[in-house]
Amino acid sequence: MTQESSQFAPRYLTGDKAGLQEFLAKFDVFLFDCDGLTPVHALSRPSLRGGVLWSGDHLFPGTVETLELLRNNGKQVVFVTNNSTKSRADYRKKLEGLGIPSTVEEIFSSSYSSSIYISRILQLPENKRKVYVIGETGIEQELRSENVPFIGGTDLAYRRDVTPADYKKIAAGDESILDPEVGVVLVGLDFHMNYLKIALAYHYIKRGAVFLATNIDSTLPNSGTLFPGAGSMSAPLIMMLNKEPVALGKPSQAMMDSIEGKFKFDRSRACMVGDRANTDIRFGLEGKLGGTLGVLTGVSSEEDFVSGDVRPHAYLDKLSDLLGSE
Ligand SMILES: O=C(O)[C@H](O)[C@H](O)COP(=O)(O)O
Ligand SMILES: [Mg+2]
Repeated sequence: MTQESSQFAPRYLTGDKAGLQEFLAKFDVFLFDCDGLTPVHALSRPSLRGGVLWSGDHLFPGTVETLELLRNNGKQVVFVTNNSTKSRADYRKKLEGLGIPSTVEEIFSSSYSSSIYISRILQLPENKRKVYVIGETGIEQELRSENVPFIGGTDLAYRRDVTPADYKKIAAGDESILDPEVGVVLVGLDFHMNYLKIALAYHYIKRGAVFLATNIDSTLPNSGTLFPGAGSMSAPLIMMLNKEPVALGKPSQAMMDSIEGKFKFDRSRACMVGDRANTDIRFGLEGKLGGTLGVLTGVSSEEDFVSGDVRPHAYLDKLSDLLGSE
């Protein structure tokens, strides 16, 4: 049991009007996880079939009204997502499409956090500034916005089988397949993962490239169940290299520091809301936020929140239960 968990017996706030009012009054800023799902443990309990904000393209009932309630009460809302497949601009469009007003400034994605880390924190030698990307367009867009050169990503040239010639070229360090300017390997969620991409990433890291991951969520929620997450893209490399990447999404405090840098908020008056204990709730606890709020409509179950290693200060059946404070 961690030190954090032993401090909290999470308070169950669904249906507790006075408890909800008291909880909400403690905070000026709410950091929201975005993706959610209808999890297996909720299938037998229709009351739990909600989510943090959405699942796939399905907006959970009451999300818009709940965010409105917070904003109308003067609360700052920030969307913090580990999903690297989208950029902040993509997320704003998605939020708009779902009827949730937002600005790009209110959105923090692991693709953005990784780009900031590479461009502003990592000190790379002049001739090693290129990033080899395993991932989707969200990472590419955010790297571009920070003027970071990259290869890989959505480039179709990497979506193919390994050939006998590739093995020889990689073994020989041939510059036609291993770009000598690559100084960073950044691994995010990639819907076109393959053997070639893993082999190249391995060899770049063996040749000295910094090993980064946008985030290390083992699974990705969708359609009421779980699929391989970004952490499952890094897993083969971790296995091959016996080395962990530096991860820049939740619970990384590099992400918290850049959010705080932008909003200059008082951490004791901020609350992280999420469905996943080992990313969202840990992010808030390790960031020393005044509060963490778990919702039972995502990856973590009630048992995880109540008796797991990482426990929120309070939890709800679903996000829209906050409306019960009125
Ligand atoms: O595998 C992933 O990348 C994550 O499961 C996913 O994208 C998490 O997104 P979040 O719940 O932080 O919005
Ligand atoms: Mg989530």
